[in-house]
Amino acid sequence: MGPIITAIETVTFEYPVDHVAPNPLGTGLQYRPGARTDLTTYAVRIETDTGVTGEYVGGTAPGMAQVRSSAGALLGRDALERERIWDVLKRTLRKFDGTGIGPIDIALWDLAGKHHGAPVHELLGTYRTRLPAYVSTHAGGEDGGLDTPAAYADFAVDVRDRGFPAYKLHTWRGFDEVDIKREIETVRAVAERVGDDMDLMHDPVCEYETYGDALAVGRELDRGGYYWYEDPYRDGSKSQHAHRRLADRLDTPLLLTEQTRWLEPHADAIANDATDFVRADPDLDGGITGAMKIAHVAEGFGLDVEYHLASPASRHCMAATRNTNYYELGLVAPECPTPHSEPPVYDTYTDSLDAAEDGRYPVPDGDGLGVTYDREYIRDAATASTRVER
Ligand SMILES: O=C([O-])C(=O)C[C@H](O)[C@@H](O)C(=O)[O-]
Repeated sequence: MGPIITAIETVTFEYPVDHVAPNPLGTGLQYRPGARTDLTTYAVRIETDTGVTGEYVGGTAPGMAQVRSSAGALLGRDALERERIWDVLKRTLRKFDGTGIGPIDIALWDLAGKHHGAPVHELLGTYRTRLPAYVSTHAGGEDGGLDTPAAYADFAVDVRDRGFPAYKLHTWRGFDEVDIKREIETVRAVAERVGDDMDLMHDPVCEYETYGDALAVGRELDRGGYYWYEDPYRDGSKSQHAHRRLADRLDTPLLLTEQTRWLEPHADAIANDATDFVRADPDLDGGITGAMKIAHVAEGFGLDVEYHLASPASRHCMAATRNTNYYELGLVAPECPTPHSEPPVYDTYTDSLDAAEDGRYPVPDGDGLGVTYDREYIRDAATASTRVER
């Protein structure tokens, strides 16, 4: 019998980020020098009868609503029975997107590491301890920053000179018609400047209006020798049929499944040849348990999994996975070297561009996730909190 869960606490808190502004659709941010935006994030803490705790910072608003509605059912449960808890939550949340499983599962892995006196990657089974990274840009702006093909190429040169082995573009978003000519010019400008030196990826974040646009940009990616083409167009990366057709016509491998929730739909996308690389996100895909299940499904099909965005959980998953290539250092831009998703609450941990050694990041080696949080900051910046206890 492991430690028994006695309380679950959630805190919603805010932090400011410089040089970014909401993009015109409000989905994510774009680099805008001089701007300042307040972002909201969440902290989850699970307490047990032995005094060992598990903590997690991150998550989405729907996910936190699910955490809060599930918390009571977890009181009195053995905190080491992650697989059983995962399965119960999957069943309970089956009508929703399941993004509440991630924060609970990641906090439970942190707790298990502290209980056993080992880092999470060691509990999973370590494969590597240094993670080669790609720099993943913010969306383009119109008024400074990443606002032209040349600006993207200049940043790529900077990233290459810092020693990063790979670079991914997020280009423009908005209500207006997409400027496909500018998209093509941008992927071409970057390939011309650094294509011989780095792996390049392109992620339009489902922005292109038509299959034809997706194909046109894809053909330029083929010319530039891009490493992958991610979430190209407005089907929202939902159509397995369309992406199989796209893959038939392009040389550049596709990366889908970032907008796919749950394990089984990931497996279906692979089995239906809708993607080459497989996305998994510990936060959104059922925690470290869920992301590792997706990694192993991909492994069984002989494919690679690529973990979404930078976080302590992504680092531990990647450290324990053979069939993966790059850690996603994003979203960043000139003047904002730290991902906007990183609140200033970590003790020594950071995903800043400046913290990379030769384009690589270490996996934290302390117990659990190996990070400690500034609880005072979280308390002072809190806008809401809940606590359920036995
Ligand atoms: O692969 C990625 O880095 C992304 O897709 C980042 C995007 O900003 C994503 O968060 C989104 O869809 O808004």
